[in-house]
Amino acid sequence: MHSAWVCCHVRRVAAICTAAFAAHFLYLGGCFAAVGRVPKKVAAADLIPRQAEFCQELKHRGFAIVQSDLSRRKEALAWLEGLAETDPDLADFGLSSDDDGLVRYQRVDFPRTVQRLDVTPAGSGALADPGAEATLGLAADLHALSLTCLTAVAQHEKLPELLSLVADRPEPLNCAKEPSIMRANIYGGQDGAGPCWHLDLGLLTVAPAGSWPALMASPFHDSIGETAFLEELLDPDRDVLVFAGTALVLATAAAYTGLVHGVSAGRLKQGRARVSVPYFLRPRSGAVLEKPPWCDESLAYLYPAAVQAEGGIHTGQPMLDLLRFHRDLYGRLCTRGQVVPLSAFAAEDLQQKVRQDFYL
Ligand SMILES: O=C(O)CCC(=O)C(=O)O
Ligand SMILES: [Fe+2]
Repeated sequence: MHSAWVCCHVRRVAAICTAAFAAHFLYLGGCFAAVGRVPKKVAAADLIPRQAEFCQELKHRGFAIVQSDLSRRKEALAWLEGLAETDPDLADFGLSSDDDGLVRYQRVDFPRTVQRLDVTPAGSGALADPGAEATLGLAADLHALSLTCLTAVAQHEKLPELLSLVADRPEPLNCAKEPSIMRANIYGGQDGAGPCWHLDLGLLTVAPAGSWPALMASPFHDSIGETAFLEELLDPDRDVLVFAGTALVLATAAAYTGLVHGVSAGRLKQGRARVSVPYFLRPRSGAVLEKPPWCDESLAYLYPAAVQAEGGIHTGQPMLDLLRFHRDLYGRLCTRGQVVPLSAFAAEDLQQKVRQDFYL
């Protein structure tokens, strides 16, 4: 009887240990939180009823996976790949004929060569080219999905003001400093740069799998699980990655941490061009990020913050330049893949720096 009890007890302890090992423990903001080893996927249609699970993943894993209608992804990627092959300067991308603020082309050479086609679904009207149509349609789908994700966060965190930070319909590219966009990144082969670890500026990034997987989460995000190559966790035909950027970190006073991520230089060197199409949901022009109620007083000086403040708001009150904060300070601190706690800005030397240099 005694040995039966011992045996049963040992089995129970073993089961508890297995469960404990199966969960992955993270130290975040002074408390331990657990997420399962395997990321949970939430269907877009269930984002509101299952907001707690979605937010748990986003907060404690650093990213969430949402299952969605990605029927236009394949066609958009194929069209963009074709453009890159036939027209290395993407001179005629066929999305817009004049400067209507729907599309912007840039070639960046540092720290790595990448061509970018920024697309916003602000306009309407049919396009002659079905590939271009699919690309604009994908941008519209990702915009709608990003708003649902933000609604889930706003409801779950009881921060309805998060929704007033974004435009219902994306702003034209020529009307806002850092508008919400779908960015087609077109990488050629022979890449010499490292992963270029960074945080995104906005509230949320919603990223379908690129044409082939090279997007990595920083190794410092130790909740990542089996692979740092996040797109390998996705069903490319229907899953998207969702993660936070600097604006959401500030808007939630670090209840959410930004995901430090980069693109593998080793994989890009394999020679085939790669196309990715992340959607960046950013604060609209005029939006002001206010201090959330739970924000520590030592960080209160970072508020209010804006990328592009409207004249007349908060007159006489200093306002953090969110873009400069992101680009020159907060974003810089993650260049080696580190996750920077916002609490670092409570340090006296950083407070001084921010106060002196980073107010509008
Ligand atoms: O190419 C990718 O998969 C990600 C690109 C990225 O992180 C960005 O454009 O901010
Ligand atoms: Fe990024």
